[in-house]
Amino acid sequence: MSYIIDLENVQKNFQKKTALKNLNAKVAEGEIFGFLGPSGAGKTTTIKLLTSQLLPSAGSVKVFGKEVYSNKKSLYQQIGVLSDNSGLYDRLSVWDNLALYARLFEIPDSRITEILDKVGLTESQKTEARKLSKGMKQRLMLARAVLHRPRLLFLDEPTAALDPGTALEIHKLLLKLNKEGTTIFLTTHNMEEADKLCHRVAFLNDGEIVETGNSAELKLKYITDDITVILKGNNEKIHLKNSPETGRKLMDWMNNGSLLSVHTMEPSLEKIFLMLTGREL
Ligand SMILES: Nc1ncnc2c1ncn2[C@@H]1O[C@H](COP(=O)(O)OP(=O)(O)OP(=O)(O)O)[C@@H](O)[C@H]1O
Repeated sequence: MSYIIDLENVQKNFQKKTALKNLNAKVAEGEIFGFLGPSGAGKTTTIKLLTSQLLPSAGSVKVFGKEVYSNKKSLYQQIGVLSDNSGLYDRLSVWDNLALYARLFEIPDSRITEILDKVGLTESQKTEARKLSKGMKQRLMLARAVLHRPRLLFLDEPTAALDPGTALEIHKLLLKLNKEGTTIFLTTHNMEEADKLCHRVAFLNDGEIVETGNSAELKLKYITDDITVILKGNNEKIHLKNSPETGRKLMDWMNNGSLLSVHTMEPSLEKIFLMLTGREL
């Protein structure tokens, strides 16, 4: 199988600091891949390596099957990047912010019209970027990142500073782009976001990947045999260990008709990260 992203034994040192220790990850075309980790784990550094903004200290960083550094030109034509430093021109209108970029890639105006419609900014096309709300700015940056129809989109914390409603709008746009064939690599420390959007996730801790997989599969892998019980007339959840004593209690509740529901304890991605690293996200 050929991979659109292939990181092999990647290490990145900044003077004395080792930001990435021995990173191995592969992303297939069409996936939404989430790179999850707390602040300082090395998420942004990884995106910078993958987009040729940094050189690795050791290892191989391949995108579209080629080392990124030897293929910058063709790389930039096929990737889009959205990060918090992708500054907009504040005094330019929404349209002109995109037009400036469109000239670089020789993209026709019809594509600007199309993308404005897609991100819901058609009516604001004459508005100066500085007058946009945070969510609108993010949608404009996303429009700019995908204007040239990249095969692969990198998003560094795409919804970090947004309220839940606005984050939802961005999620919908990302799912739409992915349905149309765009592979997405995103970093986040929002586990709900990862759960909802990503086909697979990798947990990054202190410059190392500690686990990779599909979110549902990971939850099954780390499921405990504890259970949660809810009794009739009482909405409180009772957590119980799997034991003969619990079995007896369940039988009693069933016999006297007070048992409403029994649930297995599927851990959240946050919990799994905590189990693996002892750290919270
Ligand atoms: N240019 C640099 N010079 C020195 N150290 C750096 C540099 N860039 C990153 N680092 C260090 O490398 C480590 C990883 O940083 P990185 O920005 O990749 O983390 P992150 O997971 O993206 O964190 P956040 O979620 O806070 O953005 C951190 O300890 C950071 O201080």
